[in-house]
Amino acid sequence: MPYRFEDLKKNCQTEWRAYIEHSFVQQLGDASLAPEAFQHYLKQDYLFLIQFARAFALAAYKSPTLSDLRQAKEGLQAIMDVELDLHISYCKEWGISEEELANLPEARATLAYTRYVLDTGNRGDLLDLHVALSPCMVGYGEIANWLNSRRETVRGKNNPYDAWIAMYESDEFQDAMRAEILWLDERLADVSPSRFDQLNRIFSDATRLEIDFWEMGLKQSD
Ligand SMILES: Cc1ncc(C[n+]2csc(CCO)c2C)c(N)n1
Repeated sequence: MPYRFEDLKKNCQTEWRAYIEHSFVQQLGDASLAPEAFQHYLKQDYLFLIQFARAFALAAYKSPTLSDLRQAKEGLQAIMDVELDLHISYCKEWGISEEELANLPEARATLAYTRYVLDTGNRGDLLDLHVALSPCMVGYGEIANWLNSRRETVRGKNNPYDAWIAMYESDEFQDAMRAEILWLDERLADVSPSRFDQLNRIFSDATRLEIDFWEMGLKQSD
């Protein structure tokens, strides 16, 4: 049986559910999340996105074909033109300037996750890098869909975090998520069991680092 992206998820189901259904996510959905926790998360995510933009640039460098190169460029563009813009405007609402954002120290969870992905991409090939990026690429789209499926989720002006959900449920992000799964399904179909084990380790590590990122937000840890 050829491997698929779904198999990566299946092999670390407990961690994957703990990431998608984390209490940070639940509280963000039902509008009970402390604004300080969201602000801490958002500031760290700004720093995270700068490092992830570098990871997409690394994906471009490691791309053997024009279509791979285009996919890396689209990831980089989505970070620069969509995600970071929302972060900057949310922060502006709370009186946090771009200058302050640029000078923030990175929390340990931010350092660990971003440098793990960059190191995995540097050491490995484009498939290693894509697998390391996939919990981020697929997870946030899945989180938006999971939130929309819950009765507890509050949408509209009664939820201060509505714009966050709206961004990840948008066609742009949902299309990027599907494109990533398709890309991975094509590559995973050809890998050996031992190669798949290596990739599974990367996927599980990156998923655990996503959980730590939510924990960092909730506890406002540095
Ligand atoms: C900790 C953390 N994990 C995932 C994302 C979501 N995300 C980051 S880059 C990217 C693809 C291109 O925009 C997506 C979906 C985030 N913002 N913060």
